[in-house]
Order: sequence, then structure tokens, then C-alpha cells
Amino acid sequence: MTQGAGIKLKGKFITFEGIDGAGKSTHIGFVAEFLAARGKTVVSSREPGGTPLGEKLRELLLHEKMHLETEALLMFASRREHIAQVIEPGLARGDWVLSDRFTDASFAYQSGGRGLERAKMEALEAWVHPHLQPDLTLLFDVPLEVARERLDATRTLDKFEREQAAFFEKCRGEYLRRAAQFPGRFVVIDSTQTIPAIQAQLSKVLEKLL
Ligand SMILES: Nc1ncnc2c1ncn2[C@@H]1O[C@H](COP(=O)(O)OP(=O)(O)OP(=O)(O)O)[C@@H](O)[C@H]1O
Ligand SMILES: Cc1cn([C@H]2C[C@H](O)[C@@H](COP(=O)(O)O)O2)c(=O)[nH]c1=O
Repeated sequence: MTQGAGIKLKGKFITFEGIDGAGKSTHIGFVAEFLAARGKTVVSSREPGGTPLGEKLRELLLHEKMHLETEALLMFASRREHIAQVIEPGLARGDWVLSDRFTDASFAYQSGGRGLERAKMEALEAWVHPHLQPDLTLLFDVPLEVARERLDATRTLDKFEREQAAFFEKCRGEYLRRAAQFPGRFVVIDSTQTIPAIQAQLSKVLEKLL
């Protein structure tokens, strides 16, 4: 059970991670329906974003050039608001909170991809959510050529999605490093599988958490 500082958090917190185009957003709806069908109240959200202020920060983060440390700080500013307004109130009510990305994305993108020292990221994490970690992190893992093909087929690319292959290799590497560091909360999903095969795997993982 996730614990806040002195606050009993009764719900469960599940995060969805992966490089852009890995397929995580595709599966959030499935997980929400799976849990709702089993009587859970589900809150689905995303980062950066998830609150009115967070969505404004998202626009800046996805479309404006900025210093790397500004980018990291704004990611955590959006997160602080998201935790205060959405994540902790939801968990305190006993809801299941699903977030399309959380702090692992900052490690993957700002540290892995862009090279910001991990110690700075750890300091921000310790400041912004010292007592909160996901109960489960689903890491959708794909080779970046597959992710790129999926993105190119579907949308206009934002600032991150326009990055070069080497950037995404480093993001993916950092995600996999964190999955190895925290095996108790990460489940790595081979996202080259078909959508039904992934949903079957997700069902088994979720059954264990119910
Ligand atoms: N397992 C899969 N097989 C084939 N296509 C998939 C699979 N998973 C997702 N897709 C397709 O790939 C595209 C990107 O998926 P999705 O938007 O879920 O990725 P994402 O990881 O959330 O990307 P981003 O982080 O950039 O939002 C979508 O068109 C989706 O239908
Ligand atoms: C939370 C978070 C996100 N990012 C990046 C990762 C993605 O490229 C975008 C968000 O877009 P999505 O389509 O909603 O996945 O933001 C990041 O660099 N650092 C973070 O902490």
C-alpha cells in the first residue's frame, strides 16, 4: 500500500511508461475498463499535465525550446500540482489512479536522453514526492524503429518526438536500467506483441494487484 507522509493512501497508483510510440496510451483505456469492471473507481491522468496548470506547462514543455534544467524543473512543477490535486486526493479516497507517465519519464528523458545528472533528478524526486511511489509501473518496451513507424503513421510530431534515434536509444536504456533497479514495481511489457496479446498479459498482472 502506498503511504504519504502521515496520510493513509488507500488506493493504488499505476504508471505507464515507454518511449514515444511504444503504445502505452493505447492500453490505459483497457486497464481502466478492466478495473472498473471489477468495481474499482478509476482516475486516468497524464504527465506533463493532468491539471489546468499542468496542461499549460505541457504546452510549453512540448513546443518551446528551453534550457535542460528549466525542462526538468517544469516537469516536476507540473508533477507537484498533479500530486496535490489529482494523485494524492484520488489515492486517499481509495481510487485507482492511472498516470500516463510519472517520474521514471524524467529519469529516462531528461537524464538518460538529454544527460542531466541523475543526482539532480534524485534530489527533485526526494523534494517533490519523498513518500510516494507507484504500486506498479508498466514499461512498454519496443525497439525504437517500431516506435518511430507507429508515430510517423499517426501524428504531427512534438519537440520530443522529433529527436534523433540516439536520444530514444538512451531513453530506452535508462527505462530498462530503472526496471532492473526496481524489479518490485516494474513490469516490462514486450510492446512488439499484438494489442490482444498485450491485453492478455496486462490482465494477468492486474489480477495479482486486485
Ligand atoms: N501493440 C501494437 N501493435 C500495433 N500498433 C500499436 C500497438 N500499440 C500501439 N499501436 C499503435 O501505435 C500508435 C502509437 O500508440 P500510442 O499512442 O499508444 O503510443 P504512446 O506510447 O502512448 O506514444 P506517446 O508517448 O508519444 O503518446 C497508435 O496508432 C497505436 O494504435
Ligand atoms: C512526464 C515526462 C514526459 N516527458 C516527455 C515524454 C514525451 O515525449 C512527452 C509527453 O508526451 P506523451 O505523448 O504524453 O507521452 O514528454 C519528459 O521528457 N519528461 C517527463 O518527466
